[in-house]
Amino acid sequence: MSQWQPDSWRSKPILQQPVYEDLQQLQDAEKRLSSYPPIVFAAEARQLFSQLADVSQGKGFLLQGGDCAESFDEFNAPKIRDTFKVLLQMAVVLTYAGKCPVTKVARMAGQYAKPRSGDFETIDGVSLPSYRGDIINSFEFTEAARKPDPNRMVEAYHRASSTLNLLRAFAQGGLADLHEVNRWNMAFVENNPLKDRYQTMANNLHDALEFMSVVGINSDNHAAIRETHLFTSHEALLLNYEQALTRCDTMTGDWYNCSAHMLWIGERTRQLDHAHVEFFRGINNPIGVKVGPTMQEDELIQLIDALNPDNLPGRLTLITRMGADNLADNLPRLLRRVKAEGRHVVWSSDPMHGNTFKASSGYKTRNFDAILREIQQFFQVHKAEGTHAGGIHLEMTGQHVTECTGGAYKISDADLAECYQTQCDPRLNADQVLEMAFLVADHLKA
Ligand SMILES: O=C[C@H](O)[C@H](O)COP(=O)(O)O
Ligand SMILES: C=C(OP(=O)(O)O)C(=O)O
Repeated sequence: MSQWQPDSWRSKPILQQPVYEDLQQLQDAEKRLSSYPPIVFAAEARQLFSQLADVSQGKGFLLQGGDCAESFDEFNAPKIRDTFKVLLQMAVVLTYAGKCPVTKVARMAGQYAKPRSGDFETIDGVSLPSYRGDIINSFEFTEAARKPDPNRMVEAYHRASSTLNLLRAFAQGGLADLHEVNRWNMAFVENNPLKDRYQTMANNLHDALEFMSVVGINSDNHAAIRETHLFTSHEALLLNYEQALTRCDTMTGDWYNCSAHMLWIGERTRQLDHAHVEFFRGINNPIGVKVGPTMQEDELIQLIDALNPDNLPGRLTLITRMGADNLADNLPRLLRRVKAEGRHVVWSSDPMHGNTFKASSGYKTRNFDAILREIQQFFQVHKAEGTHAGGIHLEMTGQHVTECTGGAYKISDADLAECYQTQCDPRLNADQVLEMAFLVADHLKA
């Protein structure tokens, strides 16, 4: 195998990339980014690596979630805060139910690039290049807006840095206090139409915290009650940006992609001999790869070996996104083979991407029950195969959007128009995602 360099991906075939008109502008933007400070610190990525090593051995659970695509326009503190809060609420429920540590990884602070099914979008007979995420072009349907602009990479860097800055402040500065999180959960249950279903667990959790307080374990004397760790992640699709933020760690001499703690390769760009696999094999972060229903067993083992040749636990998370109707036919054969070959991976379920459809109203949507069904099957199949259902990966938001149908509030096709804000795929809203956490908690408990 040829020697890896941060730019060795450039000699390989690559999919899902923009075509920039002005190459000088592109080079200038890359040069500027290469000179900027890293967004995350390599030692933090190692910390996540070690937590994921525990998850791969059945001693933890991975909760990964956030926007489908972060938006430059919707870049504000309440939005960041609300997603942060919901992630924490879910994590507390899952920790309590699973009686195991939950590693929290946000799809935030860099989730700006989107792979698309088609290169063009046509509206009323007008065809323009598809929207590929705010790091590349703009959502607005005009020729100028859809033109890829390399300066957007620099803009994305600044927004990712500010987002992470605020997330760190929330995590360490008091907002993540377990008593606060518990209060939000109690309020969620109190107001939910399916209150009776969730009340017992919420009460138990509340009692556990009260008990700890009484015996003297509280926010004043225990950092674990007062603070939390939240890692960041995104699909490392736009390799010009990712390369510019890839740095040699002075402590270890190893290469890390310092644009986020964890990066993943999407389902559309995971070809063995292509640029993304080449780039990912050389960075030392914990990484993920999406696995759809067409993945073959041999292909998966080859991919695992290319990305994790030393078989290090925690290095590789396989994020399955099969679709509720395909999972039972396809996940068991992959689990069996990976187990038989002794490869260490975290198995996580993305129940979103295999369950997307167009509603009669014309909106792209996903149904709560199908999402839940995929997660339930994920747990069942792992149980049957004796492997660890290690995590979930959700497209979600802390806002009260109407993008996915179903849930306790029974969002219907007709309701989608009310608050459909996503720039790409439909996300679970704050209520739906918390409900999902309570329901997943039942499986973790079992
Ligand atoms: O989030 C994933 C992909 O970017 C998305 O599903 C592609 O959507 P499209 O089929 O509308 O291009
Ligand atoms: C594009 C995504 O998923 P997939 O690669 O699984 O389609 C995503 O998670 O944003």
